[in-house]
Amino acid sequence: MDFEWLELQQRLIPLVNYENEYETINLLFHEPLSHKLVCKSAQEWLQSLNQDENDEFSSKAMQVRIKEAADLRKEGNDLMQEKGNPSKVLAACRLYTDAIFTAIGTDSVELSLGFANRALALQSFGYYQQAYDDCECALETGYPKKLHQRAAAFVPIGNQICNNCAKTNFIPIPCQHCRGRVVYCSLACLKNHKNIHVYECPAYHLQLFARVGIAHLALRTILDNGLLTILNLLQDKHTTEDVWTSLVEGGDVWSNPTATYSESLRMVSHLNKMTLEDIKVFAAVSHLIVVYLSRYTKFFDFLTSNHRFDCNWELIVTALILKHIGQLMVNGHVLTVIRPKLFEYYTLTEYHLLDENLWEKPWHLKRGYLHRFSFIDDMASLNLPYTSICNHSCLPLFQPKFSGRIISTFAMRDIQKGEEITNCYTRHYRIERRQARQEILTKSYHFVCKCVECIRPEGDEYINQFHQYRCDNEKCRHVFVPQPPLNWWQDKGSNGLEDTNVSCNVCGSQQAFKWFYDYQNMLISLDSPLTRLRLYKLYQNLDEYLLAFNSCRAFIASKSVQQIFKFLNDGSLDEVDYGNLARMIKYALEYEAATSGFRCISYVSEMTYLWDLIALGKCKCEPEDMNSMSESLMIVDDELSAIFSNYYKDYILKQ
Ligand SMILES: C[S@@+](CC[C@H](N)C(=O)[O-])C[C@H]1O[C@@H](n2cnc3c(N)ncnc32)[C@H](O)[C@@H]1O
Repeated sequence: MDFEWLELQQRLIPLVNYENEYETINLLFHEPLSHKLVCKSAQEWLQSLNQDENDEFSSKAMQVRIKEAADLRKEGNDLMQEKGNPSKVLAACRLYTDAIFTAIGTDSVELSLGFANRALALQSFGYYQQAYDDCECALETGYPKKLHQRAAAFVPIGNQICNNCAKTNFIPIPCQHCRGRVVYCSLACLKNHKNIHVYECPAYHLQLFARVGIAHLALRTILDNGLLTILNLLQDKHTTEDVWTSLVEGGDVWSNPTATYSESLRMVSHLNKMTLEDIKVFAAVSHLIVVYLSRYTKFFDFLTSNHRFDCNWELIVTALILKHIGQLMVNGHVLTVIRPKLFEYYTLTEYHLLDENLWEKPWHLKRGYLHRFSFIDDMASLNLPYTSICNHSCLPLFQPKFSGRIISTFAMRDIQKGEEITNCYTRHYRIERRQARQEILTKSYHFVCKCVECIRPEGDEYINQFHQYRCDNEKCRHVFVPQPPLNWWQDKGSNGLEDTNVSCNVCGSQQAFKWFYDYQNMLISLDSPLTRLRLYKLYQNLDEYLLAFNSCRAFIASKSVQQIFKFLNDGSLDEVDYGNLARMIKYALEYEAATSGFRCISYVSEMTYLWDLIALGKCKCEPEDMNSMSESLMIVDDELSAIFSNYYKDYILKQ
């Protein structure tokens, strides 16, 4: 307290004796002059405090504080590079905390970046709830929204996805009118989606969308925050042609920077490079959808009643569907998620949250059941006009994360100012050879890729190291890398009778790959401990044919684990099984890390097996490996991430 001010109060307050609190203050309030003076001096003193505080806070120029915050964050990021070391992670968290405090009040993006960076570090250390809160703070303090983009439109592939928000972990609320073919994760989603579904419900009833492919996404692009949101911008267009001109390149709606639908209208298309036959097919499908809309819904009534002039809306909408088909063929995205495979075929009513074999309590799995979340599935096609701005590179700069229809992007490394931010449209250079990549890019996307990996003279060197075989012709035994297809085993049936069609490129002899067929035959009788022992032996002896870090070996490891885990929770596996399983899982995981990277759902899928073994006390893991694994969760959707972190807290931390 300020002594001078207190002395002044002693003089001003007319107190001569003390009775109680009320009387003391009452005296002050009933002596108007003293009361006024006390108030005035109190106000002045508070003002001076405020002034001091502001002076101190703003003594450093705003720009200086922004820079200091950015430097602190950078220091934190440098420490995070050594994330294997938990104490470095915490030290990084402290630097991020300093950055956050330094950035308070600077009105810059630094504050939100401080929170966002700390969230990642906290998550990697295991402070999950705190990491979640930091993400919320980052969003509230202006974390660039464009880094979290909501798909402009999406259509489900299959039916276990909320039609409004694209969540995949939920208990369904079905639309009663289309026989449950459309489901929602909540009543709120059902209500939010009503404006779109009213035009689609009869089509679901007819199962029309199962027959029109990408045209459904084109229609959704029009229905979901699309044409109906820009009708006010079309009010002054007198003719059908005027309306069309404003929607295509150079038109006023097309170039409108604030209309969300304009982002979709501006996406590139290569319809002009397709054959006339193909274009005719797309035009016919577009027309079919418009016939449906006009016969089964009130869509065109709505358009006509909302436009003053005579416009042939059926023509406009048919042309728009055709336009979006062309665009989405080179701009569409796929939502791929991890989810449990319940049965061989999904039925309309099987939802994993209701599987009594999986759950201990809500969002907490039973011990030993995480591996059920190892199934990777394509759930939806999406229109993401903002992400679509990015060109392709076989060595992309970012990795997308989908949480329902919200996509966020994670930079794979520091990005230089002015550097082009690239995405990967196909498989990247670590998992597909240059020629195969180029074929897809030329055929489907109509360009020749000239990224660093495509122009490198020794282009396939990296991927080839994972495909080295020793020829099984006894007279040759040379090491060779097969011609494409590299993953020759993928289209092999389980009867093991077909030829592999892989030849040694030194002696030319076709490979018998007896070991592969032996392995395939064992898969069907893995319930027998003896067969499992034979399989482990075969796996150990693969060194004879598969060299270095080998892709086929990783495949065999992964597939075998998947099959043997069917017996994990019925008590039929023993310590020999666990030891061999752990070895195979670690191999498959390391392979994923070397090829796809550990921030990738195929890595997370392999990881579920290891976490189950750890949870069951059948295997141990080094802290740094545990850290990489926890960090990989940053690319799975928020609900799945919560399921994994609950599992971690329930069974792994306690080991
Ligand atoms: C999703 S769009 C990318 C954004 C597009 N370049 C634009 O201007 O909006 C895909 C199309 O962009 C072009 N494109 C993408 N990556 C490219 C690259 N690396 N080199 C040349 N053209 C590319 C191709 O025409 C491709 O079909």
